Amino acid sequence: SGLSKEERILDWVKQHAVVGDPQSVLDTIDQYCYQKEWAMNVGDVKGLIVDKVIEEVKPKILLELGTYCGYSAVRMARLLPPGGHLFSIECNESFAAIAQQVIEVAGLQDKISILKGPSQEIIPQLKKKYEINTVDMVFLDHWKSCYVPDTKLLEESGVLRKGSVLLADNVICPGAPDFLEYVRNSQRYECTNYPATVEYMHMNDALEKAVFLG
Ligand SMILES: O=C(NC/C=C/[C@H]1OC[C@H](O)[C@@H]1O)c1cc([N+](=O)[O-])cc(O)c1O
Ligand SMILES: [Mg+2]
Repeated sequence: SGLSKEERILDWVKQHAVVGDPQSVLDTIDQYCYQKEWAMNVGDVKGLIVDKVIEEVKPKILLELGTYCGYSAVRMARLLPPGGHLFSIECNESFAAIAQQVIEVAGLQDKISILKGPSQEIIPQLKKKYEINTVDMVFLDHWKSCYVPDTKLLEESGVLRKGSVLLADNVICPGAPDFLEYVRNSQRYECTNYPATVEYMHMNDALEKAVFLG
């Protein structure tokens, strides 16, 4: 009974963020998660690394696996060039509804499309149903056991091109050891590790960047 944690985060954003100001939405969520309740947003510390990678890669077409409350969608879409677009896949209906509202407070609804459904069903539809040719960058932040099967699906679906960048959250905590083994042992990826900490905590975590070589 009562509101979910994600609904409490959305209410906090509606009460404290500046409408149309993506940075204030990020700061508001981070403030809530530091002061009130922990939640699995990529957060401000790892978020700065995400920002840096986005600024290096300058992606026009971005794919995210795991929207959750929309924090990383807002974080990444705020840096997209005009004409850039983020497609974010989310299987949980209530999370998707909350994320849509967070994205609207940020004023980024024209730059972000939430694709509702399981990633293993949506990825094979990206080309035909969503008219995506190839993606410039993928942010993996959904169930950690799905990172490897979904990476293989992205390869098989032909949405990766030479130079497409995979950026994966949580490769240390909770951990994605099979993903690290897969991309690091593959001749088809050039990998870089970015040590960091778990959002809103002092435990170690890291992001892994894996550039697809075609
Ligand atoms: O399980 C985690 N993420 C799973 C994300 C799942 C999202 O994708 C689909 C699901 O509906 C949810 O929206 C996680 C867990 C921790 N953690 O410290 O436990 C930290 C993180 O950054 C995480 O992304
Ligand atoms: Mg994460």
